[in-house]
Amino acid sequence: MNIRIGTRGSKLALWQAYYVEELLQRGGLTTEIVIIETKGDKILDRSLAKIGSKGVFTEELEDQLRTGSIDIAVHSAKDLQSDLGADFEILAFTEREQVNDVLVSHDTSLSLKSGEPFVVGTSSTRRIAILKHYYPHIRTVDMRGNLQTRLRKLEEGQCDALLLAYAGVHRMEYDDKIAELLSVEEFTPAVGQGSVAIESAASLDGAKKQVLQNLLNHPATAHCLRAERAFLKRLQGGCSIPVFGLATWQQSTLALTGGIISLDGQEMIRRTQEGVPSAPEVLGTSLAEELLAAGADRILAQIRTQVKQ
Ligand SMILES: NCc1[nH]cc(CCC(=O)O)c1CC(=O)O
Repeated sequence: MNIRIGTRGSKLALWQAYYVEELLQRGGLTTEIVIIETKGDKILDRSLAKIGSKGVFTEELEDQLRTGSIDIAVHSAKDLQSDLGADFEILAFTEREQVNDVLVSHDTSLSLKSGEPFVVGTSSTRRIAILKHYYPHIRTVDMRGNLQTRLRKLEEGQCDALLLAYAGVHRMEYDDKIAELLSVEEFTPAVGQGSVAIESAASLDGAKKQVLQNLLNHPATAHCLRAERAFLKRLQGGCSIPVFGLATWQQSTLALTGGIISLDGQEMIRRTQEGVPSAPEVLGTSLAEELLAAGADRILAQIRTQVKQ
């Protein structure tokens, strides 16, 4: 069986595609990698919040899934919107990497906790708002582009440090630049952070789907991500909304912590619920309902007037 793997062309995307390719080849399949450029790769001078439309990193990949010119598309799970159309499905989530955010700098003695002011490059509304909430002495500057571009900007002195997902930093082998590992209690990650999602067209051959699932899906990760994604979907939080969510699966209990923070960092609502692994979507939706009842609807409405989605 030959599998055509569609991916973006950034180094991190290619790492993910090679990782998937290796899992498939170990299972006896042959593979081809097809590099596809997306809007998110082309437009680098505007923040994601301003580019606006959902699926900036996924649309072109889905076009090729639809026509059948690729069998699967490989995405960072956190970049894959929570409401896929009926034409597409997620076949698998690969085993999750450590989920934390990290502070990255040439000066690894830098620390948010030290109280010393410095400039952090990030364009994530979640990271900016959480910084404002816990570390108001830190100034942020907008920092788009792939990891290599951001590191170059760091090198050029446009900021003192970057705030990034450990997963990407580790995969790109920049571990020696990690100044601080940030706790998930403060920097609760974006939904899906650290896992790779495998998307296919709903119409892909059933036997092929089954083989791909067997080789790629990590059940514990998949349960967690399904809970997180149901949570995000209920809140309708696109990638420019500072919603965060992290599920863990321990001793057959699925626990989901999620929340929302206003853009200025002033208001934060965070809750935890536990559920059964057999019904992750129920847990995700239930947590979202609890948040909405606690005032998340008002914070969301306020954010939607501030960022163009
Ligand atoms: N939004 C960009 C993006 N998508 C996935 C990762 C990192 C790896 C991952 O979480 O899978 C990153 C960079 C970052 O947030 O630091």
